[in-house]
Amino acid sequence: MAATKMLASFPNMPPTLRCLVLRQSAQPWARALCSHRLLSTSAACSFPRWNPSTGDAKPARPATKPARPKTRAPSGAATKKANAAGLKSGGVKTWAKPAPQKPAPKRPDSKAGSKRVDTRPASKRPETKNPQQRAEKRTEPRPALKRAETKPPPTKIEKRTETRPALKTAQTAQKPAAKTRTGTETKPTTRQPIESFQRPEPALSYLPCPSNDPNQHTIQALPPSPASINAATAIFTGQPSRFLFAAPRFLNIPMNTYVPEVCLLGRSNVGKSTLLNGLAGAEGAIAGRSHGLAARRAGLAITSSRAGSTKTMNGFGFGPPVRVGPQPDGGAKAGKKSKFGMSRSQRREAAKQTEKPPGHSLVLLDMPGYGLNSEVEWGVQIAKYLSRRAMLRGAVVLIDALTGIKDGDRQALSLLRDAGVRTTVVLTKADKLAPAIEDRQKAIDAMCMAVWDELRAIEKESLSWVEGAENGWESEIWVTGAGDPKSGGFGVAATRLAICRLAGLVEDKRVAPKPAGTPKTAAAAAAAAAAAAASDVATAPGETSQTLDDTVPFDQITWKTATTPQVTPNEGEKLF
Ligand SMILES: Nc1nc2c(ncn2[C@@H]2O[C@H](COP(=O)(O)OP(=O)(O)OP(=O)(O)O)[C@@H](O)[C@H]2O)c(=O)[nH]1
Ligand SMILES: [Mg+2]
Repeated sequence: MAATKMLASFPNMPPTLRCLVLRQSAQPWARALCSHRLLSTSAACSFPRWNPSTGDAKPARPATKPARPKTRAPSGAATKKANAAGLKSGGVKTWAKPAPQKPAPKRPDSKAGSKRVDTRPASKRPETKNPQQRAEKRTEPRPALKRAETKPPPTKIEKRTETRPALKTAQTAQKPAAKTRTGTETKPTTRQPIESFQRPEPALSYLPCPSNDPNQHTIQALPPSPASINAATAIFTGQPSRFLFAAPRFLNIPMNTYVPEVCLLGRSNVGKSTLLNGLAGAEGAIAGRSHGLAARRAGLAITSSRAGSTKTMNGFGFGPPVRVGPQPDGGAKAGKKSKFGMSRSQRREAAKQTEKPPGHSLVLLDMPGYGLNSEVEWGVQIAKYLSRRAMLRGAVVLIDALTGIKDGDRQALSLLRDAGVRTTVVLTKADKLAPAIEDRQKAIDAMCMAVWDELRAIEKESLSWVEGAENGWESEIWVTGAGDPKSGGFGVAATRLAICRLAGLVEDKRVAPKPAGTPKTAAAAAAAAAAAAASDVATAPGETSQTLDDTVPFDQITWKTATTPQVTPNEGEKLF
């Protein structure tokens, strides 16, 4: 009680001393009070705490918690070993000594009020500033920003007038040659100027028969006259072409009893619609890339790089209006009356009488393609059209110059043979063949030979559908690149003549060529030999054969444009 009295008489006694007094009293309640946390965490924390169980003094806890030792505690086996060793050495249990521990780095305190203890030595600590110094520092003007020091931001006008750094291309041009992995040097790639590109020549529009022996062919391989080519061009481009109809079925095709019709057949994506556009006067890229209704309104077919884009039988009208004789009196009235109680043929006859006079002289049908993305029904409708259409005068079968004849093409040719439709073959996309003219000519020659062989194989099963016959196949094969974006299309003018010839609109006058010197190509040589055979005059190479004065041989025109550098290919095209 003396201790409590003493404590009461000294209320301002520091807690450490208070603890000492209580400890001396040896009272259990005082001991409990002495081991209270409040005392241990006070300023006199170095005071040894009392262990109530043993009565020994323990070293006080450090203010900061030591970090956990990173080394793991020894496993059971390891401790057993260590104990055994300890027993042997002196009978005292020893534990594996933990590695000297560094205090864990403290996280920065997020709370504003929390204090940090600076553990750095005094020499390394930054100078502490008194409040007066701090206030002085605050009033000092802040150093300007680095960016502002170096350069003021440019105004808008300055920005515009600033000279830009030289383009990268100029730098790369001076770069040394790059080295590949293998160590060989590669030249830096430089763009070729556009002028250096050689445009393909338009001389590939026509090829005569492969054989020079006239006995093997019923049609002589003579070039058509420019006059007939001009007449055909006038039909196609004299007035704008017109879109007439899109018929999904044969019966949807409008009645036609006046105007000759020719249809374009071929595999899907072979270039039927593009060729039609080329025939109508669209050149190259425009012919191959006409999309949407705008193209339709302009009288062009819709093309697409996706196979199967044309899904209906599309009719286009070309040429001036046909002069039609006066209709029988009361024809229109008779047609109206006849709708009831008449047979089909009578109704057709009545419709014929009411048919409007056509505003064109030729109808071209752009057909859906066979093969990729095609439908069976399209084939059924096309077969009906080929066998039943009264005004059908011929069919143009388009074959890709790169891939050649395929199974679908053979079937189409067989269909035409069975229907007895006059047929001519056109090679498309010839611009995609070898770029060098001579290589291209060789490839075309080889392709034509293959096509002729196929045609001859197909004609064997028919007596009427034979080479050169009125309802057979034509021996000329027309080579085109209607959608060639570089040259603006070639071979189209001669194809116009081929179609007009099928339709019976233009007479095809053939003239013997005038061989000036040695012929340059197989085509020219064949034409010259055929001409010589036709005129029945033996002409040695270099001699001039007899020709008509008012016409110019086809081969001379084409090869003249090909060899004269001043004449552009398009100008050459216009000559036809
Ligand atoms: N380079 C080149 N491309 C062509 C030529 N003809 C057509 N093409 C391209 O071939 C693609 C198909 O042309 P289309 O005329 O739509 O073919 P299509 O035969 O009508 O095809 P379908 O209507 O699907 O049966 C288009 O992207 C054309 O640009 C050509 O002579 N040369
Ligand atoms: Mg098409």
